[in-house]
Amino acid sequence: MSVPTVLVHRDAGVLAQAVAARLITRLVDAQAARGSAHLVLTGGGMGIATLAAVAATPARDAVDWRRLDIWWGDERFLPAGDPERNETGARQALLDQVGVDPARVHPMAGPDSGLTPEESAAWYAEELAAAARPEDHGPVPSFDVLLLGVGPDGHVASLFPEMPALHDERPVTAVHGSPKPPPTRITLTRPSIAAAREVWLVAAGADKATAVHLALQGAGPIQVPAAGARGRAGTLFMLDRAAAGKLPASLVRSAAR
Ligand SMILES: O=C1O[C@H](COP(=O)(O)O)[C@@H](O)[C@H](O)[C@H]1O
Repeated sequence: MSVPTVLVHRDAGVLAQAVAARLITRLVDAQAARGSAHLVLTGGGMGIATLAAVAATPARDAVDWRRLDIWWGDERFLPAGDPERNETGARQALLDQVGVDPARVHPMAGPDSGLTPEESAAWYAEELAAAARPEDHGPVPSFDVLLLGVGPDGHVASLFPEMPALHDERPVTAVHGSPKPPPTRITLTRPSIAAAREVWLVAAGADKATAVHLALQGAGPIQVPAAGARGRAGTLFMLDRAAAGKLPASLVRSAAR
């Protein structure tokens, strides 16, 4: 498990551009090294702003979008096309504008699939297992980059503080009674997040400052799920100044101010 690096940018707009630039570079590197790449998307304000920033830069053409598998870290259990689905936001912000291979875009199934939330989670786990190679040594691919937003309560994906999903050992699970609407969701679990090469937590705004502080200053992963989200090779906290507002200066290693 990697020790987090903290990068702080001036505001949410600059942060989105910085994450987008880093993401493009990382995907190009992964495709050069392994032929293709696995990316896990997040929803939320910064998650979608980052994808819009990728779409807006000509550098996006450096990525071979057809050699990229796109997954989601979590999804609201709503029908396809619902504006509240993380998938809908991602398609509008980026995926509809670049030449992704539709067969390599892997949305989580909603109620219109006819599956229950539990069946949807099990089906997604099967999809992940089918994409995992022997060298991944586990039930999910070694995601090159797994993006996570951070909620004001410290949640990541749909892993909310103190909820049963945090103890689930399966790769994917259903969430009922989420404190943030909608109440029913599907989420990768802690072991699946930990299988990623790199985990990038992206947060902007003063309402995230306490959660970010706790996540980096020794809180437990059940109380503050962001505290437990760590990649195998690297963990980045990419923040704007407001979200970093409660961190000691010693923790912020480098920043584009
Ligand atoms: O509901 C969710 O919230 C988090 C954080 O969203 P934000 O708007 O507060 O940044 C997001 O990461 C997650 O994917 C989403 O389902």
